[in-house]
Amino acid sequence: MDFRFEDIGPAEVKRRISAVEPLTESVRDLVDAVIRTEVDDTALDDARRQIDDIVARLRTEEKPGGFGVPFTRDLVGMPWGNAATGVRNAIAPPLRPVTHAGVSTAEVTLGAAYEGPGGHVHGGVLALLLDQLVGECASSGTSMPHFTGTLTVRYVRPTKLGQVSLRAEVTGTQDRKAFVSGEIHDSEGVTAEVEAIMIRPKEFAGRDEVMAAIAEATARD
Ligand SMILES: CCCCCCCC/C=C\CCCCCCCC(=O)SCCNC(=O)CCNC(=O)[C@H](O)C(C)(C)COP(=O)(O)OP(=O)(O)OC[C@H]1O[C@@H](n2cnc3c(N)ncnc32)[C@H](O)[C@@H]1OP(=O)(O)O
Repeated sequence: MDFRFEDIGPAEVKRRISAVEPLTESVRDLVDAVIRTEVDDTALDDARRQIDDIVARLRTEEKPGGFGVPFTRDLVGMPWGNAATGVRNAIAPPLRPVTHAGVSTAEVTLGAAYEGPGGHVHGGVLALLLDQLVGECASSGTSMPHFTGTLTVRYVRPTKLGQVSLRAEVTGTQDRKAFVSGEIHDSEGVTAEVEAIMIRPKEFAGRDEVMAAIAEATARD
């Protein structure tokens, strides 16, 4: 796994986020509008033309591949393309987990773009959000970055589109493994439960200091 560093501090991170995040929000709104619009075919075609124009302008300068996860000089990660949390990713709902005393929580609104069964959230989207949350929980809660080894989701009942809350907690550790339990609930109670085995990859061994600093910066962020 490659580490890429950028010699920037918090003010520059803030500036970059505030420059791009409104665009991400507009694109998120666009995705929702395309799903729900009832305008006629001519209006749809006109919209497509204008959007193709904008895409061509954005592509005049672009990175190859994904955005990656560059780190600042203070070891704050910038996972801005992340599918669940990315500030540049309109597909991300976005999830904004907060970890305090080993417990990670988040609230998120899942609209039309996250539909599976009619009026309800797609199970894969719930798994995505839980995967991210248990990842951040294991990493911040144990002060070491962990990857998901096994993720088991039990869908208790359908989750209505709308606002949901997520919670995860490290329940134990064993060598390089951390065990995390969590859940998603809506206003009527729990809709999905998760059990995860999170693993600190062998390849991180011997880099404990930098890994701990990354986990600490992630928790603080
Ligand atoms: C630029 C670098 C940045 C890094 C730092 C970032 C820090 C930021 C902080 C916080 C951000 C949090 C971001 C969360 C993101 C969301 C979470 C994800 O989506 S993660 C992606 C999905 N997951 C994968 O892609 C894993 C793919 N699999 C692997 O990489 C390996 O298989 C891995 C690491 C899971 C295990 O590989 P081994 O070589 O280290 O482990 P072995 O030595 O074989 O096993 C160790 C122990 O673990 C068990 N184990 C191995 N694999 C297991 C598995 N899949 N499930 C359960 N147990 C497993 C084994 O049985 C063994 O247990 P026994 O010691 O014998 O008791």
